[in-house]
Amino acid sequence: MTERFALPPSLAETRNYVDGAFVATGRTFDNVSPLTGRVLARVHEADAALVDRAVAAARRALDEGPWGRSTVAERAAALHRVADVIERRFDDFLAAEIADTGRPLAQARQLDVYRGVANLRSFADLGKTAHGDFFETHLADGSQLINYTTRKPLGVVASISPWNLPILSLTWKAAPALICGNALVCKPSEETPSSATLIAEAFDEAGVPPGVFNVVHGFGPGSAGEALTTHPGIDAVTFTGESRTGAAIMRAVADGVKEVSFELGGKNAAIVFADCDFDAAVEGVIRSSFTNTGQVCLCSERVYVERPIFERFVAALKARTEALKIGWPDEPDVDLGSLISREHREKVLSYYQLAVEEGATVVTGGGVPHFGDERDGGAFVQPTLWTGLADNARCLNEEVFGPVCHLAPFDSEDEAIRRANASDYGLAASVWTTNLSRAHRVGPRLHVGIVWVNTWFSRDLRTPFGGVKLSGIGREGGRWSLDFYSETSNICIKV
Ligand SMILES: NC(=O)C1=CN([C@@H]2O[C@H](COP(=O)(O)OP(=O)(O)OC[C@H]3O[C@@H](n4cnc5c(N)ncnc54)[C@H](O)[C@@H]3O)[C@@H](O)[C@H]2O)C=CC1
Ligand SMILES: O=C(O)/C=C/C=C(\O)C(=O)O
Repeated sequence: MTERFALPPSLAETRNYVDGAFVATGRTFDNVSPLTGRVLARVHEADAALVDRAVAAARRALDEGPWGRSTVAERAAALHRVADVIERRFDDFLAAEIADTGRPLAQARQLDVYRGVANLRSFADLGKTAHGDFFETHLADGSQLINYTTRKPLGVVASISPWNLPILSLTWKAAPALICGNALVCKPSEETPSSATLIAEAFDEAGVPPGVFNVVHGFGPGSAGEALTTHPGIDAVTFTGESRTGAAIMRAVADGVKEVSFELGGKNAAIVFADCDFDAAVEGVIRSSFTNTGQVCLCSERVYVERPIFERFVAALKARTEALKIGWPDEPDVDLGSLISREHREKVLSYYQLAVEEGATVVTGGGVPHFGDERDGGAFVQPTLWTGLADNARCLNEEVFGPVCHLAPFDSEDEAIRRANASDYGLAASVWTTNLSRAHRVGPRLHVGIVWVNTWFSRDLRTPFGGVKLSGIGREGGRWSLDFYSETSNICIKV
């Protein structure tokens, strides 16, 4: 049977990209469609020796190749050429992303392919505006010190990215790293190897010198991920994924005292005040809970609603949730695709079960849809709403990473803030209110890296992005990315 969402032909054997060449290793794992469970491609896993070759190639690209001597204008032009190739091959990227992730076409287009292009172009342009600082110091003897700062690349950067937004995540790291003059070894998620390989094809076609951008495929522990993060030749790690994995990577780089930038999990709160624009808040919470089938680190899994509108809000959210269309990515008006894999669905369903055991009322959902066709071999799950859990329930404290949220009433601004902050995570929060003073009061008191008021996941790529507590270390975005991906030196001259 022909796969309805097939990969571009070059990916049937999905290879690594090392030192400007596509490398098969013979040791393969299957890329399985989350829509049907069928095998889409064979992916060539990189062993430690190939990771070593990739790191060595990256180092040579800096020390001996033209990249190490390139100007920021040359690097910006290279990133724009890569973006041109992605735009020209837009449909291949879209097909790869949908095949790997099972997400609706409109979301794959917007969240991943357009955003990938935007990441490349934005950082290409932003890099040209990077500047140093200048300090004049007057000494008692009448002489003077002139201090100025310069930026240098960190060196060889390891990028480890997850499966939920593969093109977004990889380019979000690659573009600023490269504009700052680094070379990269990228390890995409084993669940989503295709778009990273297409990005390598774009770098190849754009004529970026060998070794500057490398892709190695494989898993985490005992595979390419561990080989890369423990490699003594890397200078820094940028990682997006689970908090526990971040901790493992920290341990791996501790002896070498390498720089890390981590964007980790979330258990994000939405706070809906009675003075909100009701319809906008309902739509906002639908988006923030169910976009990408709930597989965005920013999704709201805890929704606190002010008591006077609680019952009405739950009813409205239930009606909207039940109207969401689950289906094939290219069906008109489809809202939810599959989860990433059957394995991840097991995890999500275990929380659906646990919630019941913990005393939740299942307002809607809680199970698996049945289609009566090959999608029943896929990883689909129903969008789900819970109420009635105690604040200390595991389902309210652990990241599910699926299409689910819990709604709880609150009585005061202080209570909402306290309960929103009572989490080991601190990535993002959204606040729904038409009271401007309240928005200003509440936003700064939320212990998270990102607060959205009357919106969610609205992104200006110049702004800082990252989390506190278990949600991460450091900020990326705009000048924060330029700061992370470069080493600042101070030059002090006595005159
Ligand atoms: N907050 C976020 O942005 C994301 C959170 N998650 C959460 O993580 C859970 C598991 O998803 P995974 O993709 O398996 O996340 P993960 O954190 O295990 O994997 C992310 C990346 O890290 C790599 N990796 C794993 N262990 C490693 C190690 N010891 N050393 C080096 N690299 C390693 C993986 O191969 C992958 O490329 C999800 O169920 C979800 O809860 C997943 C993706 C994104
Ligand atoms: O907009 C961004 O830069 C990031 C969005 C989301 C993730 O990184 C994630 O869900 O992993």
